[in-house]
Amino acid sequence: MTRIVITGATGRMGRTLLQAVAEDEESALAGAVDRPDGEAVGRDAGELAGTGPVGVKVSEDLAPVLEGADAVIDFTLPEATAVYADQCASAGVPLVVGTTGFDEAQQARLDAAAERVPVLVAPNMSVGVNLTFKVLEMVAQALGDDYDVEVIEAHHRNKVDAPSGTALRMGEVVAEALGRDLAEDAIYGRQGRTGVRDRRTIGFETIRAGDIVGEHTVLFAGSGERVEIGHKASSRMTFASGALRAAKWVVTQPPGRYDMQDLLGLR
Ligand SMILES: NC(=O)C1=CN([C@@H]2O[C@H](COP(=O)(O)OP(=O)(O)OC[C@H]3O[C@@H](n4cnc5c(N)ncnc54)[C@H](OP(=O)(O)O)[C@@H]3O)[C@@H](O)[C@H]2O)C=CC1
Ligand SMILES: O=C(O)C1=N[C@H](C(=O)O)C[C@H](O)C1
Repeated sequence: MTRIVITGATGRMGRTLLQAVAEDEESALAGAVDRPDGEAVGRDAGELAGTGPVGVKVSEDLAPVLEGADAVIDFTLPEATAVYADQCASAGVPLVVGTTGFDEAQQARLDAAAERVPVLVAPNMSVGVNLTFKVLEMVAQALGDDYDVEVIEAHHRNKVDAPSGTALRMGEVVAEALGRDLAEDAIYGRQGRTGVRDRRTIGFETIRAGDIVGEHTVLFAGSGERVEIGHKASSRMTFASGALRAAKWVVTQPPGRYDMQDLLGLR
């Protein structure tokens, strides 16, 4: 039995994770954490998730609940994740991070935590997307520089970071396969008199609308043909199931930084 703490418990992913843990016979809820001024603090986490009472109250502080935990699953905001990572490292508790949008300093905090505990960080926990990363590597290598690359992603209106972490990772995979540097070659949206397309660029287009769970397409456009590699998520449960699987796996690993490619054997 893996005892799980969920941070961001009142969020879209937090609630889905509470349901996933309730349905899973191999894990148990050891804690649920929300922001200190959050309305859910003190409420039963199961009632919040609609699974019925589970006897675990939403806490405003991660540190006290770490004592009875095997792993923490975090889907919050980068600034919150960085603090939680410090706390997990101090308490010796493995961490799974689904949060996206980290800057360099926050990435460094995750790296520092990974020196002390196993930390799995993945912008997308679905098996399908992680398989897509592998396929993209093969396609980019085979098509080479003659095909223009564009990454198109669509998400719900409440998403706060763009492009999505998954889209950026897709761009990194393709850039690496083509021997390019995403920091130099990425173009985020286009407007006005842009001039003709620079062949080296990797374009990103973002759609934010309605309740779209998460859709990603990488377009390789050549002369007379197009290859499109895509993934559509229709339920957040695919991310939650992946994160729960990651938590059960990460507790078996030594300290270090991992992602879903490691878990799935896709390196
Ligand atoms: N890797 C993957 O597979 C996936 C990753 N994500 C990523 O997960 C993250 C969360 O997404 P989602 O669940 O939709 O977002 P939500 O906004 O629904 O949930 C975020 C949660 O974090 C809490 N939170 C915000 N700020 C803080 C803080 N400073 N301290 C503690 N808690 C805080 C929020 O509380 P409150 O509501 O009170 O502000 C809320 O409970 C995003 O970065 C998203 O991109 C999402 C889906 C899949
Ligand atoms: O915010 C979301 O919802 C999602 N975020 C992740 C990302 O930024 O890649 C993954 C997923 O597509 C849903």
